[in-house]
Amino acid sequence: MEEPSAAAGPGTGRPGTGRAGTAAEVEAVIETRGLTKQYRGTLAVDGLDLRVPRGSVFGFLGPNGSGKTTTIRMLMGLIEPTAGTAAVLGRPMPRSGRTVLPKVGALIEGPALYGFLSGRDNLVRYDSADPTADPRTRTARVGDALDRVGLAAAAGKKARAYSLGMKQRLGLASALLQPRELLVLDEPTNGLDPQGMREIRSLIRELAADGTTVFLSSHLLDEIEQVCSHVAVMARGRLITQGTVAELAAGTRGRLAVTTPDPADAVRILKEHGVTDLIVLDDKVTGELPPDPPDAPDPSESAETAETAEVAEPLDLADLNAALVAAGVRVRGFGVERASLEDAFVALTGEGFDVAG
Ligand SMILES: Nc1ncnc2c1ncn2[C@@H]1O[C@H](COP(=O)(O)OP(=O)(O)OP(=O)(O)O)[C@@H](O)[C@H]1O
Repeated sequence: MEEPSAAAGPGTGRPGTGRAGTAAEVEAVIETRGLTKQYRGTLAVDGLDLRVPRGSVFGFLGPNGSGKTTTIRMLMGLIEPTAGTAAVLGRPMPRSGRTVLPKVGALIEGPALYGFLSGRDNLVRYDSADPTADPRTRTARVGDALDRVGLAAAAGKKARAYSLGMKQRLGLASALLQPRELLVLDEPTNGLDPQGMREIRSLIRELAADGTTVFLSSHLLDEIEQVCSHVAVMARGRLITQGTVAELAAGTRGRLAVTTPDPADAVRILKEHGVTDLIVLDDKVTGELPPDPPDAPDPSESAETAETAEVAEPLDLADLNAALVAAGVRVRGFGVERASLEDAFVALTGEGFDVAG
């Protein structure tokens, strides 16, 4: 028989009300310093400094094996760090687990459910195990949680007959029996079909809209882009970067895209101006803009031409466009395509990413 999940404990906390801003002074609900976990032969988590602002939907992103689950287990006090510290809701973990965990709903490595019980009876069991939960209001509480995750109609079915998505939603319902300040979800859409994934994502958005901080791990970039306000990127146990999703994508240069009926000429001119990795697809030419030279002056303050800009100054897009036109290239479209989080990840880690999961 499966054991119920360890960290979805009884709750007394109130959900947070604020939304996260970008300002550093927003209170952190999770903060780690040099958090490290060494297994024999494996440095699973290496000196992690993580800061999760209250009110954020925080994506903890990294490929399989990058240390996400190990970090979450340390945050929830399930394992001891080898070195470093972790604070959750402002208190040190694992020392303050008894105070902190009732305010945290956690779903780690899939929900632990009794298959022979109905969905409703699974929740009744969870609720009964919570000494702070008033038995007189149990039915209403369980009903509300089932409603919340869209399982009211299927509440009488045995949990073993549930789809994976329904099981995941039931797990979330168990974490939602009490109001929570923080929800920690380890790969909440893992193994779900696209419909199940959509359901869980919209549920996460709803919870976040109510003011609960949500910390979720994922190896799916598009998932993070769709639901998260903030992201931390892990690779091989180390934190590569953290910040808002918008900041991270903005930090990566997008690709230049030129639409033209003269792609061959466009490629020649772009090459002459230092654009690399040129790809032609029908009437569209895309390429990597040359990196800005270090300590380059602001191009708007310079009167130099595009020819010299190649050597000493950032490439001015207006000059590049003018050069194309001057060379007789008919330009229908010209611009820099927005960089995605995937571009940012690849730029940061030098690695590809398993986008499809
Ligand atoms: N109990 C353990 N004993 C030894 N090594 C472990 C243990 N738990 C994790 N590891 C190793 O630590 C590294 C990080 O694993 P972890 O499960 O934290 O990564 P992850 O990013 O959560 O990946 P996944 O999504 O596959 O769980 C891996 O190399 C893993 O093999």
